[in-house]
Amino acid sequence: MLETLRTARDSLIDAARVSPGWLTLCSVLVLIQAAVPGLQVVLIGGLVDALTAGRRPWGLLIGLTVVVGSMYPLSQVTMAAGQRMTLWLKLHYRSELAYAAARLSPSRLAEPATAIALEAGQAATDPISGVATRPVQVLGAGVTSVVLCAAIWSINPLSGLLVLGALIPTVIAFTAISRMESRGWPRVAEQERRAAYATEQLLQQRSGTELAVLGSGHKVADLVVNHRTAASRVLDWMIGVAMAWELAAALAGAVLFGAALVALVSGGASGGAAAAAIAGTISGLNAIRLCGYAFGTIITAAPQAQIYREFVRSVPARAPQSVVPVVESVALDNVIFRYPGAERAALSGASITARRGEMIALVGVNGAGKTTAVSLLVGGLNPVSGRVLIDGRDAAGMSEAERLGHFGLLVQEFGRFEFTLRDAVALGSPEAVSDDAVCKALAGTFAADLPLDTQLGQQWGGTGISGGQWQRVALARIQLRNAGIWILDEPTSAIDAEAEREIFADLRRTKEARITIVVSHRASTLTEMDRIYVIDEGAVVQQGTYRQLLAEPAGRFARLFATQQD
Ligand SMILES: Nc1ncnc2c1ncn2[C@@H]1O[C@H](COP(=O)(O)OP(=O)(O)OP(=O)(O)O)[C@@H](O)[C@H]1O
Repeated sequence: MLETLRTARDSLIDAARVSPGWLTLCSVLVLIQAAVPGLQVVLIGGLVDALTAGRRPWGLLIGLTVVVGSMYPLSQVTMAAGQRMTLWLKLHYRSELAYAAARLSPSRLAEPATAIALEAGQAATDPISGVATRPVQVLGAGVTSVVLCAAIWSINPLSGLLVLGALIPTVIAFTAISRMESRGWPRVAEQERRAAYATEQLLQQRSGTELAVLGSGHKVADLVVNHRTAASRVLDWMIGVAMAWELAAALAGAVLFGAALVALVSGGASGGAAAAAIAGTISGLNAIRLCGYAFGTIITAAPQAQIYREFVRSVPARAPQSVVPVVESVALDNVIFRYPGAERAALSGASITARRGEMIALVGVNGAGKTTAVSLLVGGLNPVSGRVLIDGRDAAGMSEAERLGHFGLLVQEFGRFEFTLRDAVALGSPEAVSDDAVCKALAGTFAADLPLDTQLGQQWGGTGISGGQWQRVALARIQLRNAGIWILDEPTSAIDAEAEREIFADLRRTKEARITIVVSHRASTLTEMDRIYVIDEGAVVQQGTYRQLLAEPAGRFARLFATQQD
């Protein structure tokens, strides 16, 4: 209950900040309409009694016409005002979530819980945008009940109380429905999430093509259908339960309504008063039903609103990053790291050093610990023991923004940002960049002569580019960023031999300005490294130049690269 009230309060506060005009209009109109059933009772009662007495009550007739005639337009305008408020709130929540996601740190992004929370937050923006109109409706229905009760009370007090009592079954039913829904929706959402993931594999070009070539897409389609069927079963059950509650509430409401009529008739009300009470009760019951629904909607949205708000609040404000262009040294100093739940350490006492002007390489078989070493350097992971030193300073003492500002990082799964060429490259810097800087970063690449407004990605009607060309765009981002330490994880894995030679020649030519750390499996990229660290099962087992390492025929490096050397 507390959570429901908190959700109602927070939503009203958000609406008052984001859309004060529509909130005010909506509230005023709801309150005006709330008085309508009570007014009807008074006007109809007076009208019928006057007619019975042989008078012509023009004033009452005009009043009733105004009240009845304004009902529909008023409800339409209220609905439109509510929709417009919801629209702007939705934009507010979506923007807030996008900026919160943009502030997430690499370490937070690496946690599996973050992706789930982000998706849940995204799914919550729709329902919570619609919550703000609900407390207003509940208030309106409360006013309707009180005014109606007072109007009928003046005719027959017991009848007035019974009409007010008609509120109770509806509220109970919708509260029960909402509770049931708050248990059912997470089960539906989980199945929908899995179905959406499997559907994506069918629709995305890379995975879809692989499945088409393998002829096994139908297996993934089976998974989609299984998850959607499971979700539909839960939904079907929810609809059944909701229907049972609604029927029970309608029945109880009808009984109370009938009892109110009996009380009116047996209380000796005049024909006019009885007619007025009946007309008022009929239109009032609808408003009361809406109250139950509005209340139920807040209860249903409350858990989602809580997830959304907790997530947004959990992402701290981030200091703007400023890129550090000159770094003299970076090192892993006797670092040990173990992934949670892993049996052995992914890095066990690794020491790696690189100084300005040096190009070093990390090599090793799959799973040796290279990516872990890179994540430890940039702060995506924190060592169990040992230190990461940047210019001799323990990086643990730096803020995340300060630490990241030292690095330009090209990971294996780099982003293929299907924006304009200008935007895709300019993402390398946290600050605004000039077109000249973008062009300079693209010099000598396939994109050097393309207009910067070129849209990348065929799905947007733009230019489709190859895997190697995407890698060139990603490298251009690192170049534009111009940080003091470049970490390039397989930077030329998708690039042909000639382009690879060009890229490494370029890296060598410009290496004096920075520290370059390359992760590579290719012997051809290692020949001119200043130092190669050979990592095996989390330990640095050898280090030296290409020639020095090959000169140790029994060493790990010689065994690793013997075939490529041949
Ligand atoms: N998120 C994780 N949770 C648990 N263990 C992990 C995780 N990531 C990597 N590992 C394990 O840590 C070890 C080192 O992995 P790492 O990714 O650093 O290897 P790598 O040398 O970069 O391999 P590759 O050449 O395949 O990229 C491996 O045994 C791997 O299974």
